[in-house]
Amino acid sequence: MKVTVIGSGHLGAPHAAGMADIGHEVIGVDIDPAKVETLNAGRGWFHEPELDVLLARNIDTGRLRFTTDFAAAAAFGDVHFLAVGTPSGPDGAYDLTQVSAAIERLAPHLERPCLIVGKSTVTPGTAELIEAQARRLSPAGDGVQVAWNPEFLREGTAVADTLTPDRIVLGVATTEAEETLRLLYAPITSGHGCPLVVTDRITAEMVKATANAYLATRISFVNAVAEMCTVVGANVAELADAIGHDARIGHQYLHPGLGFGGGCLPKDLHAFTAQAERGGVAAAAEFLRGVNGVNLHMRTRAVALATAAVGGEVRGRRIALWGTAFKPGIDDVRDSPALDIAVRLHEAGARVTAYDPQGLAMSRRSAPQLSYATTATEAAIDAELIVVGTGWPEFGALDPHVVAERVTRRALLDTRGVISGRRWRAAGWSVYGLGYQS
Ligand SMILES: NC(=O)C1=CN([C@@H]2O[C@H](COP(=O)(O)OP(=O)(O)OC[C@H]3O[C@@H](n4cnc5c(N)ncnc54)[C@H](O)[C@@H]3O)[C@@H](O)[C@H]2O)C=CC1
Ligand SMILES: O=C(O)[C@H]1O[C@H](OP(=O)(O)OP(=O)(O)OC[C@H]2O[C@@H](n3ccc(=O)[nH]c3=O)[C@H](O)[C@@H]2O)[C@H](O)[C@@H](O)[C@@H]1O
Repeated sequence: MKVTVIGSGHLGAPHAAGMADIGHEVIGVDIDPAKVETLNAGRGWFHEPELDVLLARNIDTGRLRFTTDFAAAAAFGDVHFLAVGTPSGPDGAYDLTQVSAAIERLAPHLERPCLIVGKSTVTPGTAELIEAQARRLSPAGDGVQVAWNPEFLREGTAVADTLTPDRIVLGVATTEAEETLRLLYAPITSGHGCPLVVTDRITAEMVKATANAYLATRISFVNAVAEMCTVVGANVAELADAIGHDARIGHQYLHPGLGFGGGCLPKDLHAFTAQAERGGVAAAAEFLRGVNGVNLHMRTRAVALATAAVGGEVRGRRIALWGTAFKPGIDDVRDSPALDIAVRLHEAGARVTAYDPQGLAMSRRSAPQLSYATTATEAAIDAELIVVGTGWPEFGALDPHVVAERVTRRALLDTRGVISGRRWRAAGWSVYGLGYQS
């Protein structure tokens, strides 16, 4: 099939490359010529494991290219995926400007019947709205249909999640749209037998919001319990392992720590909360606000613990931050809990030097007020406290004796549970955490 993917970011680039990899002819579209140039050279403009290989392989076969030319994309594709950004608006609801701008650029060039397939995460009802917008702007009129096919990929495993997803959800208004999408995804559904759930468009839009809100809820739940564990002297990591063996509960998304960040979980939770509020569903809104409240509380607790660890006053104290990305394996620092606590400590007067194995360039852009180092041990020079903010495994592998030679005080706050407390304490360190003892 001939497919376009509008928006070539963390979702769009892996999706475009993935669609080419399963045999479709694909044009990826973006408004940013620099991103398009990088992608056409077979490289992602952000760090995503395995993406460059997938891009290069499919560009080489001629099945994949990227462009800024919407007219060329419209003339080429029978299916147009929408993968543009949907950031938080001022009241927490999605700002859908990029979605409607993409339709404005694409639709006037759609001269024959085609299917637009939304993948971005949106307010329920968006599919219907943009179908009306596209039909109004397109010479093909009612020949343009819109379906919703939410995406569940995670950064860091975007390629595997695209090629071997847990499920594919199709929100469709016609059997024609359903058949087109079944055919398009056949190499994946028949290849590794992943379930395909077909529903109406508004349910598909809700499925995505609900999935992220549930993941956020699990994380906040375990973090709330972590604080209770601190009070009674229990070990939350062992507790989470024990409850996770119950098949009804499972182990995933029960890793305690600094809480969730990133470009999606926080903003999707805000949007879901705003939607509950707008719809007058007070109990749902209150519940979701609680999930967010616990998440932000973890950051406040981490700042308080760091402050206590340096004697109650951070002004003028030198603190090393290990990890700035919102999770390990990526360079994305959007709403990163680690970077957030570093900025708060800096604003309170601390001299913070941060290091991240991948996220330095993005961090420098996002938080230029901090100092940065190119290795973990360099960041630790003269530090009175090291704060582990992102759970990169390499931090767990560092030798506490070697790090001890760099610092002025052996104190470490591990907000992600990647350091062996026993090993570091044996090397003379004071080790603090958010509820787990190792
Ligand atoms: N990042 C992720 O892991 C996932 C993201 N999503 C959803 O996917 C959507 C996109 O998110 P990301 O890829 O993370 O954002 P992103 O910011 O990485 O990518 C968005 C891309 O769209 C481009 N763009 C902006 N306006 C455009 C327009 N009018 N026409 C064409 N391109 C345009 C931007 O230049 C950028 O490259 C959001 O709704 C997000 O919630 C869903 C699942 C996973
Ligand atoms: O809508 C999206 O964009 C995506 O959002 C998340 O994916 P992602 O943001 O890549 O990251 P996750 O791996 O889910 O982690 C999110 C945050 O939760 C934190 N987390 C995760 C799991 C856990 O047990 N504990 C925990 O604190 C991570 O450190 C990170 O800050 C969802 O997992 C994807 O299914 C979804 O497609």
